Amino acid sequence: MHDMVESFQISGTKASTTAGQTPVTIEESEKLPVGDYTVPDPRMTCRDVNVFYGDKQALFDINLDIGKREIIALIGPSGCGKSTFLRCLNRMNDIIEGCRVTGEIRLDNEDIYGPDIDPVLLRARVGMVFQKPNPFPKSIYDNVAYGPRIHGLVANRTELDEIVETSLKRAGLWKEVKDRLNHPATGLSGGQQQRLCIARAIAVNPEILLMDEPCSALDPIATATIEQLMDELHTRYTIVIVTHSMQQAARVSQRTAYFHMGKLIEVGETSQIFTNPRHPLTEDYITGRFG
Ligand SMILES: Nc1ncnc2c1ncn2[C@@H]1O[C@H](COP(=O)(O)OP(=O)(O)OP(=O)(O)O)[C@@H](O)[C@H]1O
Repeated sequence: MHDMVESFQISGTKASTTAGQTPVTIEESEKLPVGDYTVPDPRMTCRDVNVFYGDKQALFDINLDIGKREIIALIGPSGCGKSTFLRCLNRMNDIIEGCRVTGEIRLDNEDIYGPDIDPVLLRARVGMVFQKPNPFPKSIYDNVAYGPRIHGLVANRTELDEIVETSLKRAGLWKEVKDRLNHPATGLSGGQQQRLCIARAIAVNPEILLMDEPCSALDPIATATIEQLMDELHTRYTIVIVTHSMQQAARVSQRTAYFHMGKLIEVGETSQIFTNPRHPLTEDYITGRFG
């Protein structure tokens, strides 16, 4: 993907993309995405966010608001920077050596890169679910209890039991595991493991859930369960999901943001993005002419 970023000339003239793809015109002044990137009363605001891996710039001037209790899908060709952007939102990029983030990201109007912010506490507020389910090699119970324990959220075992049960219920897993809470989490199916990881993330009461292709390792039935779960969860949490599946983005999200070669090209209501994209690059992608 480095090559793609390098060959993308922001010149106001025809910019070459990778071989075989339609050349497009990008004006130098075109730093803001097409569509309204702001929302009233946002939960998070991202302004002029740039990300570098060493000398290599991976994201360029990203401006985007994340609304309260919305599901926003990040879509775009492989290597366009979706995961990089997602990791900016809970400072997961901090643990990647040589990665540098500039610009401003605020959560409830507080600069998350400010000196007073503890990244560990931030990641409890902005939880993350990864592509591949990654339960700890512990019991089902201990996986969910882990966060509340390390963050000191409970005073006694009864409170912890309650959090474990509530989180597993919200993740739609309680009925399947309530009789084997002390069994190893690794014995669960892939779809169950992913719901366990969601339960683990919500056990610390996050405000936002970041999901990086959460269904790509799952079969269609497990995927449908997770999508249904997202629909239920977003009445309580804000969800930002990276997905390679345009069908999934269309099914689960209210807004969609289209990334291309490190730039946010277009953002809007999901139905508008998929039926009436305004930028030719978005149109090329959703009609299958790109990627
Ligand atoms: N740890 C890293 N070190 C160096 N470069 C990286 C690193 N992670 C990502 N990149 C580069 O940053 C760019 C964006 O990558 P990123 O993984 O964010 O894209 P993506 O849209 O999520 O891709 P995919 O859909 O394939 O997961 C790519 O050029 C990638 O090679």
